[in-house]
Amino acid sequence: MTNSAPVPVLVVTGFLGAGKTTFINRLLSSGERRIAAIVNDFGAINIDVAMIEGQVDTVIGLENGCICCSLQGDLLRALKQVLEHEPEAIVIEASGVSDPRGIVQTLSDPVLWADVRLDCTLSIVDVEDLAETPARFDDPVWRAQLRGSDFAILGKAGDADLSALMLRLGAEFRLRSFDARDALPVDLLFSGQGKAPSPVEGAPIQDAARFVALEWVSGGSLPFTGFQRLMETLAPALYRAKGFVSLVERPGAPVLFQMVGRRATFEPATGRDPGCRLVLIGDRAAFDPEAARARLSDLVERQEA
Ligand SMILES: Nc1nc2c(ncn2[C@@H]2O[C@H](COP(=O)(O)OP(=O)(O)OP(=O)(O)O)[C@@H](O)[C@H]2O)c(=O)[nH]1
Repeated sequence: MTNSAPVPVLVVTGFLGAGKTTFINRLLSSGERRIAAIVNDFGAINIDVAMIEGQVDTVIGLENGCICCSLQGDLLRALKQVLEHEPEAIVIEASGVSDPRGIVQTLSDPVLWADVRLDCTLSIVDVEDLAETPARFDDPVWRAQLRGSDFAILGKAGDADLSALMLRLGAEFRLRSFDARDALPVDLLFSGQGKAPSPVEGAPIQDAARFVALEWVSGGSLPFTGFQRLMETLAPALYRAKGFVSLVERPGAPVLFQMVGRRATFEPATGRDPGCRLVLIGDRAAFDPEAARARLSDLVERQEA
């Protein structure tokens, strides 16, 4: 495509809600380089693009699938598209259910060799989630993300001492870990060394069938307490919920709602259209998306009645 040196690529993985978008926004706001972003949301409503927009000139969203398996062709097209803007670096946010080996496979495609060079794959580890759900250590998707990464960044640590966790990750995955409370190791992320395209060891885990997503869009408004109670009820079956909601109590002032595990936050959102756009991602065995859709719609309709 060009005669210049290949553009370095950083792949950011991490389980649903681990803190990938937050990390990328921090990287982008450091102003280190002109970075283009490619963002993959598992659901059909690309909330992450809205959360990264404004931080960066070029951001492309790939939605409703996973770039490690079903969206590999889309990833190739997105890379070609961002290269037209001549970025100094590209960051790819994988969906929370991606196995990075599938992404590395795509980046090893000979059609890209002259244009992009994979510099680093890292995994964001949610320390709070690990403390609350120790079984996460045995989750095949979580493990595949760490196995396929060069570094781990440990976030949501509060005031926890991370030395034991760092040792464990080092022993199990031969990974170096960084504490997200410290300065970003930008030089390591874009080391400039790149990696020779090489065959990926083992087939990527394609476990997307384990997860089910509800995308709910409504032009109406939700009552705060009723919505909060509903989310508390659904939380045990959900891995992640996020989106923009319009609340009856705050007309004309859209709110960004986020939930990881049982921890939910509401914060003011600027410049969004009125109404609600929500994504709920749950375990197929426990979460009934159509029942949740009916209950959300019912909350809105009761306000309108
Ligand atoms: N306290 C704390 N909260 C964090 C940190 N990083 C992220 N969060 C919160 O965790 C929630 C999820 O963060 P995101 O950055 O959207 O996570 P993500 O991995 O991009 O989520 P998905 O793309 O949905 O998988 C948000 O409410 C963030 O504000 C952190 O280091 N500390």
